[in-house]
Amino acid sequence: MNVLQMYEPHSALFASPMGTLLTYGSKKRQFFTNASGLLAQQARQLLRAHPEVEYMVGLLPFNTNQPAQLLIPEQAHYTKGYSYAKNTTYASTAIQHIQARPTAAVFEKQVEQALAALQQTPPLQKLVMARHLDLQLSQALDRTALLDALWQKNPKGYTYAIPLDNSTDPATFLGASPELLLRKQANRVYLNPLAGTALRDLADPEQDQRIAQQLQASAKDRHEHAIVIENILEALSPFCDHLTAAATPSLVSTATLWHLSTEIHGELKSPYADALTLALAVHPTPAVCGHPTLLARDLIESIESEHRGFFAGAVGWMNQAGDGEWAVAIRCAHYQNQQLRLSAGAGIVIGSDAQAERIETGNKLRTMLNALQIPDEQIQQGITQ
Ligand SMILES: C=C(O[C@@H]1C=C(C(=O)O)C=C[C@H]1O)C(=O)O
Repeated sequence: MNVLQMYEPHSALFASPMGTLLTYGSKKRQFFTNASGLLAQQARQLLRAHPEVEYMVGLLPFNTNQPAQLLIPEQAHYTKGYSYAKNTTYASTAIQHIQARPTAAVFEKQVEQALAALQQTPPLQKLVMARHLDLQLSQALDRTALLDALWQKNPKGYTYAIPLDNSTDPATFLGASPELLLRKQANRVYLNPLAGTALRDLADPEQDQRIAQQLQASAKDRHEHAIVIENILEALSPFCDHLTAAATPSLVSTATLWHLSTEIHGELKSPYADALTLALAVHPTPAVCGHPTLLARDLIESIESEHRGFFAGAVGWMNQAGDGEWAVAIRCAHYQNQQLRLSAGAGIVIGSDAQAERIETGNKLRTMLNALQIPDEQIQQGITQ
């Protein structure tokens, strides 16, 4: 099945190496916060009220005190296995205007503020700072072309598009995340957090390998990564009989970046918690927030000048059995009315350098900028603005 040929602007798409979910229409679209801790229960009720539909699609915001979107589609089709088939020859997206929010200079100041908070606030060990690029398009977004490019350039990742309303050119949250938040199937849960990043050198394979080895040997990146793994194991252990994580991180690559990665496997305690309950227990991980979580989230919201919305949230699905797959909502764009907001963050620990972190966010923004086929000068101008 060529999934993208069947995709339309009101479809939700969630493609992973395990399988692809494609939906049509919306029977019920609800926005609930998790402020009272009831979101997973509300999702289960919604599924139970629509037994004729097997899947619910979900989009969690970074801060789950803000509303998450739960969508019961009219129809849902799940195809097992990897299902990408090249669809369109995509043209570049004409951009009228690019605006960095905040600018590179202000972002570096915010990283300095984060570093000061890390020095002054003893329990605080890590803060992820984010920035955004606002793109004004000349016409409505060609979602199929963008998804085709994202999927083609990121074949090992999680390509997604979630419509946010029923209008003719619906607001849409879309992207290609390299990071699985969790997959839950029957009594098994699998997570694959990433943290620690280096820019690849695609022109020189030997240098590219050296960069990867340096990343694996970097004490700063190993520390940043270890915080994520410890935090996830702690959050998940009440739900599990067995929980194991590789002792040392391995390397994974995207089209442009190296990341440190750890695979975590768990066997759930009976009765098994559902996929959304588990996702909410670990989200936001210190890969996108910091540690300790709530202190980091408050500081992020006081230092960052923009709301993150669904960026650094989670995107995925849950079925009637409570199984599901959720990715960390990064390498993404929020589209609305010919405007695209691209977002990226970088983990700050004591020893981080503000300029290097700003450059890292620029490298992460390239996933979307490259897929949009924006000319390189315009990309440079946008990410250094
Ligand atoms: C926050 C982002 O990425 C996360 C942060 C990383 C890091 O700080 O090294 C690496 C991968 C992701 O977990 C992003 O892409 O915006």
